[in-house]
Amino acid sequence: FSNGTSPASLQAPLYGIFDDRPDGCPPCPRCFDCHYEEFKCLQYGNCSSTNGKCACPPGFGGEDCAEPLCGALADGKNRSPREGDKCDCKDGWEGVNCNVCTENRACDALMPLGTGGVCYKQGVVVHENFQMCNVTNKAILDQIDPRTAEVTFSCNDDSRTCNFQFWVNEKESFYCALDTCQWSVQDTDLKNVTKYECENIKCSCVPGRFLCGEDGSVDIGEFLEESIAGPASLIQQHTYAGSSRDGSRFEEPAMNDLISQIFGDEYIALACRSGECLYESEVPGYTRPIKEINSPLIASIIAGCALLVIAIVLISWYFARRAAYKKWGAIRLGEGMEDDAARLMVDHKPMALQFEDVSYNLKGKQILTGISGIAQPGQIMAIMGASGAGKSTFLDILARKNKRGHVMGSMFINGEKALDNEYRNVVGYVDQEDTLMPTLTVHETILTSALLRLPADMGLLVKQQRAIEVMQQLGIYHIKDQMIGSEEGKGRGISGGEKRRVGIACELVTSPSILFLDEPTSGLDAYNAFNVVECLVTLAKTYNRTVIFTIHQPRSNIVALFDQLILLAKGRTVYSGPFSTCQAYFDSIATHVRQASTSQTIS
Ligand SMILES: Nc1ncnc2c1ncn2[C@@H]1O[C@H](COP(=O)(O)OP(=O)(O)OP(=O)(O)O)[C@@H](O)[C@H]1O
Repeated sequence: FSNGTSPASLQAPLYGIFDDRPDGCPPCPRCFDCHYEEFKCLQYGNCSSTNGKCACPPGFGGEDCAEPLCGALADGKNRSPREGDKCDCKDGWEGVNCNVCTENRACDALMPLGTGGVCYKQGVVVHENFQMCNVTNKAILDQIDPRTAEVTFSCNDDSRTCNFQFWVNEKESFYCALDTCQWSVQDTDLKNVTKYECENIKCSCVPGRFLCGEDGSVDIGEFLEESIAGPASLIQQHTYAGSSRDGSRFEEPAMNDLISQIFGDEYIALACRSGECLYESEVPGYTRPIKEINSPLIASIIAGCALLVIAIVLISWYFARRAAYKKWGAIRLGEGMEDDAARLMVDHKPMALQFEDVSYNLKGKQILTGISGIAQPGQIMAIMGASGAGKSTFLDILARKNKRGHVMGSMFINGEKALDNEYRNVVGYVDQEDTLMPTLTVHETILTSALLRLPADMGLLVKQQRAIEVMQQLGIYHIKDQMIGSEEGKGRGISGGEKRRVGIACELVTSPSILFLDEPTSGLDAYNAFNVVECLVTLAKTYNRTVIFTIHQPRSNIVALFDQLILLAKGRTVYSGPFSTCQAYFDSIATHVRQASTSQTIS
C-alpha cells in the first residue's frame, strides 16, 4: 500500500462484481474486515492494517475477538474457541478463558527448553499476569441469582497496560482497557497489599448481554462509554488479623457511584486467583541456592586429591626418567601444553541462545520489532535482509553490545537468563571492519590477542600453543609468518579472506561458546567468502560452538551451509526457523500472493 491505496479501497471493486446479481437475490454480506465501520475488534484488539483482521488479547479469538478461547494459555495460537457455555481448561489451567495457571508443570510448555516453569501466584506482574476473580458483593449476587458474576483482569509490564472483563454466567457483559498503569506490593507485619493503579480507563458493552441490552436488564452501554474515564485500581489486601476490607476490590469513581446507587455497595468486591508463568530465576525475590558446605567431606576430598596428586607426580617422574634414559635425550619443555590448549577448545560449555520478541527503539524510531528464534550449539544461524533491514543492529543486541536505545524482549542461554557480565565472558564478536595492525605477522597478531585476553594465571606456553591451535583450526597456519599488510603499505600482505580468518582467530583464542560475526564475507570474492563460512561451519560442528552472523546476498553454495535462518525486512521478521523449511514456507507465501494478485486482476 505504499502508493497510498488503503486496503479498504482495494477491496471495494471486489464487491462491485456482485452488483450485477439477478433481481431478488439478497446482497452478499461483506467479509469481516475491521477497516469498515460495521466491523469492530472487541476487547480493544488492534485492527491489522495489512489484512483487516483483529489482533486479539490472550484468551480471546474469533474474527472480532468476541469468543473466549479454551485449552490453555500455553497453547499460544493453537487454542480452540469455546463450543458450549463453559471452557474445559487443560490440567493446570483455570479461568473463564483458561489464562490462569494453577501448577508449575503447566508452565513448562511455555519455557524454551520445556522445563523449569513456575506458576507465580503472588499477584504482582513480572511480564504479563492473569487473574480470575469471583464477584463477592452480596447485593449483586442476590440480584442476579442463580447466575454467577466474574471478572478477568490481566496486566502487561512492557506496555504498562491492563484489561478487565466482566462476565455473568461466563458470558462477557462488558470490557475495559486501562493504561498508564503501575503496580506495587506492600508487605508489613500487619498486612500484605498489592495495588494495580491506572490513570486512564475506557469501557465498552458487548451488545445484547446482561447489563448491556439483554432482555429485562438495564443497558449501561452509554454510561460506560461516557462516564468511565479513570483513575481505576484493583487493590488486593490481606490483613493478618483479619479485616472487613480483606479481599480484592475494583474501584473507579463513576463505577463506584453506579454500584452504590444500584446495589448500595462502595465498590466491586472480588476474590481473585492470579497466575503468571515464569522461569524460577525470574520469580521476584529468587536467590540462587547456596550449596551447603560439608566441612568433613571437603577435608577428606582435599586429602584424597593431595594423595592423588603426589601419586601422579611420582609416577610421571618415574616414567619421564625411564623415557629420558631410553631416548638419550632431554625431555621437551612444555610437553602436555598442547593437551591443555586442546582442552580449552573442547571443554567449553555448549550454549543454546534463544531470543523472544526482541524489539529496539531508538529515540522514538522503531528499528526492530518482535524478533524470535533459537540457535543451538553446533548450528550456524544466518541473519539476512536487504541493506537497512536491521541485521547489524539485531546482531549487536544479541551480542549485548551497549546500545543507546531501548531494547525489549527476552534472551535465554540454555533456558536461563544471564547477567551481561557472565554473558560477555562466553561470547565473541567479530566486527565487519578489519582492525588488524598491518605491520604485524599473522602469528604475532593472534598471539597478542591471546596474551591480552587469556587469564593472567594461564601459562605462557599454553597461550602460545593456543595461538597455534586456532591458526590450524582456521587454516592460516601456513601463512603464520606473513605480514598482515595493507593496501597503502609496501607489499600486498595477506588476502581479504585470510584477514577475515585472522580476525576470527583473535576472538577464538578465548574459546567462546557463542561467536557473533558482522558480515564475515563482505568485500570477499566468491572463493574466499565460501572458505570463511566453511571454516565457521567446521568450527560449529567439530567444536560444538553456536555461530551467528549477518550476511548480505550470499551465493547458493554458502546458503546451503546454514542451519537456521532469520530473514528481516524493515526490522521485522519475514522468516525465522530452520533453513531446511524456509523454501516450503516461501513457496506457500508465493501461492498466496499469486492468488491475491489474480483476484485483484479479475476485479
Ligand atoms: N544509531 C542510529 N541512529 C539512527 N538510525 C539508526 C542507528 N542505527 C541503526 N539505525 C537505523 O536502523 C536501520 C537498520 O540499520 P542496520 O545497520 O542494522 O541495517 P543492516 O541491515 O545491517 O544494513 P547494512 O546491510 O547496510 O549494514 C537503518 O534504517 C538505520 O538507519
